[in-house]
Amino acid sequence: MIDIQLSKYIHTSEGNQMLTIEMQIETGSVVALYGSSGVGKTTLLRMLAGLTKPDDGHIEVNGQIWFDKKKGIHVSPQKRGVGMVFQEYALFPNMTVRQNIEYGLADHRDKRWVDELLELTDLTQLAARKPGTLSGGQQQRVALCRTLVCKPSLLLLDEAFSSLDQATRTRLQDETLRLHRHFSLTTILVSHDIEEIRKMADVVIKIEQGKIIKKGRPADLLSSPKQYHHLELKGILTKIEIVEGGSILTIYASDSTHRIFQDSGASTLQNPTQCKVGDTIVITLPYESSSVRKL
Ligand SMILES: Nc1ncnc2c1ncn2[C@@H]1O[C@H](COP(=O)(O)OP(=O)(O)OP(=O)(O)O)[C@@H](O)[C@H]1O
Repeated sequence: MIDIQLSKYIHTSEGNQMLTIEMQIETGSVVALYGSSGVGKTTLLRMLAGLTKPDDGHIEVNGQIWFDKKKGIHVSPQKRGVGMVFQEYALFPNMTVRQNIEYGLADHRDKRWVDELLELTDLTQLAARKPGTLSGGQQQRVALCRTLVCKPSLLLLDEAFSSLDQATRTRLQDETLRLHRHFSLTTILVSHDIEEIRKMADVVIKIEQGKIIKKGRPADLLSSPKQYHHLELKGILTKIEIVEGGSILTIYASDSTHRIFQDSGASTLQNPTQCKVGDTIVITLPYESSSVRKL
């Protein structure tokens, strides 16, 4: 069990705000965080990783105290066993795939473990290549490997798949779930992608105005479009129908099809001709005030 009770004064674009987070996470689960931009999701992940110091509170992970303001405990990031993957892959461009992954190893002699990870993530054939010669999805797999090489117990994914196209994202989500189970990880992901949350998370948490305002199973919490604020739907545009007053876009995202009406007056689809069937697009929700952009 992970017990988190934290507060941190953050400087947001709307002024200073107290971020107060109280939650318990079951070991082995996948928890998704969402909420409007700047609400403090990344700050929360950074506090869990030990990269940002909370003002108050405590973090206890499976009986080990990582942070306790009153007791003056602040375990260093290196000793926490946390792996964090960001949207930007942040790989070393002059190192090979293998060297990038080995960089995270405490014991550089443990080459067999690197081989196993390369194998598990289907990167063996690319081990001698430099990141610049790889696709975005392949680079993100290297970043995932580099994080897993130090055998973290807690995996933090900060919009890690959001810049990838639909097919690559789906594959990375599947692989990450497989690795999550294989290594018995506890995973916290920040995501705005409704299908990603539905597919990956056991629990979904919404943060607004400095605190948790909703917590539940994705199936319960994201059952109605009314609850989709601050979420996005990413998928492949499979059909564009021009109708009176606008157009209906059909999007295939993960395992479901969505039809979204775009009012031609309110539409922020800047140049409809830029979007064509087959493109990966992002729709910000709710449907009634959605905007569309090409990924
Ligand atoms: N160490 C810090 N001390 C005080 N304020 C901070 C600190 N780190 C970040 N902030 C501020 O906290 C606010 C929340 O930032 P954060 O990146 O956590 O938001 P977010 O919810 O992840 O947003 P987004 O969805 O846009 O990535 C920002 O305005 C940021 O400037």
